[in-house]
Formats: sequence, C-alpha cells, structure tokens
Amino acid sequence: MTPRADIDVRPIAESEFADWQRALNIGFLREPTLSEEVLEARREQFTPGRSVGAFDDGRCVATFRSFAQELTVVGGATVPADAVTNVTVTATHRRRGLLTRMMAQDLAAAKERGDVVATLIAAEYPIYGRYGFGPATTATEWTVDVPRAGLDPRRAGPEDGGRVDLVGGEAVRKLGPELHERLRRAQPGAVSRDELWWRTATGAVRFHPTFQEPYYAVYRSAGGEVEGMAAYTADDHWGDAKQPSNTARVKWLTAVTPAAERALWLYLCSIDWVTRVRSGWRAPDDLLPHLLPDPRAAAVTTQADWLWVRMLDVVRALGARTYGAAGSLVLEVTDRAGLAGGRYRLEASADGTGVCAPTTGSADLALDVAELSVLWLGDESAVRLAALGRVREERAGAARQADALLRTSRRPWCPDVF
Ligand SMILES: CC(=O)SCCNC(=O)CCNC(=O)[C@H](O)C(C)(C)COP(=O)(O)OP(=O)(O)OC[C@H]1O[C@@H](n2cnc3c(N)ncnc32)[C@H](O)[C@@H]1OP(=O)(O)O
Repeated sequence: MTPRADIDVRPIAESEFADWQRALNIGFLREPTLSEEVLEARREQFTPGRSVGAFDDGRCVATFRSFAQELTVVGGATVPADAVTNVTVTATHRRRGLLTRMMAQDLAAAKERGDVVATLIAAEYPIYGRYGFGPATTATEWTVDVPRAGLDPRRAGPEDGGRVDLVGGEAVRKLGPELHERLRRAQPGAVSRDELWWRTATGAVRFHPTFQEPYYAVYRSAGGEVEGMAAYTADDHWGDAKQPSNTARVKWLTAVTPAAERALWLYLCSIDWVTRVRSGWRAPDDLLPHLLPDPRAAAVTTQADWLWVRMLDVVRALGARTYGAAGSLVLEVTDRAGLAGGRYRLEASADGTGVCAPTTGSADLALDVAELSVLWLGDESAVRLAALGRVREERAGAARQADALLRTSRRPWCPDVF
C-alpha cells in the first residue's frame, strides 16, 4: 500500500500521552485499557520531543520513542547513543511506511545532536537492518539442571570469606546503581541506566499490573565490599511423588569480580527445592557453565541477537575504542540513508589507541554501515562476514587483518532490555 502523507508523524504533547500509551499497548499486544496507576507510572518515561506518534484523524496509530544513553565500547570509553524503543505501528496501519518515516526523523535528529550511534533491542530480526542497524551483541540463556550439576548438596555458602545475604528493594535501590556503574564502565556493549530503571526493577514503580517481587541476593567480599547482586523469582511446582521441583528465574545478575559471579551462581544453584535455574540473558561467554563440576548441566535454552547498533559517526565511533594490534585499514562504507557513508582510514597504534579520518586512499574492505556496526564491538568476524558475502575484500587478507584489530578476548554484552 502507498504511504499516506495525510498521516501526521510528530512528537506528541503531554496531553496526548494516554492515547499514545494505548496505541503502544495495542502494538505490543498488551491490554488496551491502562489503569490510572500504570499510566501515571509510565508518564515518567515521557520524553518531550522524542516521544513520537503517528496520527490518523486525530487518533494515535503508531509510537516511537528515543532517549539519551551511554554505550561502553571496547577499552572502556563511552559514546553518546540514541536509544530507540517503544516502536509500534497499529495493525490497521502496518506496511504503509510509518516506521520508515519515524525512524528517518529520529536518526536525522540523532545525527544532528551529535550521537555517535543509535541502539535498540529488536523484537524481530528482519525489521531494522534496512535502516543501517546490525546485531552487535548476542545473549545466551542457560537452564541449569541442578541435580546434575555435581555440586556438593551440603554446601553452605561462599568459601572465599565473602558472604551472600538477602536484602529488600530499598537496599537494591541504594547499592545497585553504583555496582552497575562499575560493571557497565568495564563491559563493552553495556549501557547506562537511569534512576527509574532501579525503581521499576524493584517494583517501586509498576509498569505492568503483574509485577512479581523478586528476591535479591547481595554478595560482599571478605573485606565487606558489595561486588555482586542478583534478582530472582521462583515458581511453586511439586512433582507427583511430593518432590519439590521449583524453577528459579534470574531477572538480572550483576557481578564486578569473578568471586562475586561464582558466589551468586552457586548460591542460586543451592537453594533447597530449586531443581532448575534459568539464567536470564547473559553474555555468550558467561562463566556460569564452567562454575559447575559438570558444565553440561547448564544447557543453552536460547541464543539470539541482542543489542543492535547503527553507526552515525564513523570517525568518532572508531576513534573511541581500543584495538588488539597495530595496523592501518581503509574502509569503504555505504549508507543508503546518507548519514555515515564514505571512505575512512583507521590507524591503530601499538598502545591500543586508534584514530579514524576520511581518506581518498584505496579501500581495503567495502561494507555497508550495518556490517561495520556489527563488527565495531568486536563480537563478529570480518572473515566470516566476507564468507557470507556481506563484506568485500578489496585487498587480499584485509578481513583477517580487520579481525586482528577489532576482535576481543571477552565478548561484548548488554545486560539491559530497553
Ligand atoms: C526497538 C523496538 O521497539 S522493537 C519493537 C518493534 N515492534 C513490534 O515488533 C510490534 C509489532 N510490529 C509493528 O508494530 C510493525 O510491524 C513494525 C513497527 C515492526 C513495522 O512498522 P511498519 O510501519 O509496518 O513498517 P514500514 O511500513 O515502515 O516497513 C518498511 C519495510 O520494512 C518491512 N518490515 C516492517 N516490519 C517488518 C517485519 N516485522 N518483518 C519483516 N519485514 C518488515 C516492510 O515490509 C517494509 O519493506 P519494504 O520497504 O521492502 O516494503
């Protein structure tokens, strides 16, 4: 169907928030009528100028929101990101170009503002590649079959002098933000969280009527420092022979030291009645399986693309991260939206820093901005993308050299959904 120019795409006024929120819920197949309480809670997410709607005859039929975020890159620097979320087009108005219009407006504004990249978590894989986004991190979920893990059933807690305690939501709101700051500043692919994140995660603000209050476990080192925290829920399931068979579901687990990671996973795998632990979305190289005497007890339940990145400023994006080797690489970047295309030379030094600038020199690798966005955080291999026909070597060996520069020893990971 042809796009309809009479459908207005524009930032919403605060007075239109309830209508916008109703459209958002319909697009995400949630209940169309929101309680006053949920509506009030969600009002906190209203971002003036960046909560966009499409209106047909005065009724909201599409939603789109973006907000300011910081994304950590390889080496620990952060770049300003345009975080895209709440994208819906009501089924009566789909495939008429409304998402394309909202995205084009948002990316142009982000570029103008000076954001280095745009980010999102994609509901479905085929939606965002056409706009220059590529999947830059992967998330893995394991299900631990606790009785098969080989753990000592008499285990009574950490053996490193540290301790695990259960705390309430208030303590999480107090201790969590600093802990997460430590994690995300050292974790490529991690993003900033605002204070509202902590209030919604702990139920102080409720976006969904069905919020289940989690248990919160905190790990303190022998020196008393908070180094890790996990939020989990448990179901109430009993087998036919009166055997407890409960599943603990980890909502999030933040650990800034390997000791904290070990202590929290082993705690979760030692709760009486719990026979299965679902890990929640973790880095694909998370330590979890190898903390168990029998790593096969941790089976991969899901593995999927996670954070999608869309580079807006190649010079600053490549200049912000560090590199695994010294070398020079010229990239011919195509961008059909005209935001980040061009030919760029990356010069990486032996100290790990890199400088990127436009060049007229001959290209080593030719690729779309979506593929460069995929390679940027170091998780994907240029050699692999060349084999798939998604990057082209203009100089033999350039893909292998790109891998030597860009790839990392630990994989990038984004712990958040937004
Ligand atoms: C970051 C987030 O918020 S993720 C959440 C995304 N939202 C959802 O998944 C909710 C349910 N889905 C929807 O609301 C809509 O289908 C949207 C928002 C995904 C797409 O909106 P539309 O207005 O229909 O997209 P639009 O008409 O601009 O489509 C542009 C192109 O993308 C394609 N496309 C859009 N959505 C999809 C999809 N889900 N799968 C495959 N192709 C798609 C269209 O076919 C079109 O292709 P063409 O240019 O070759 O004709």
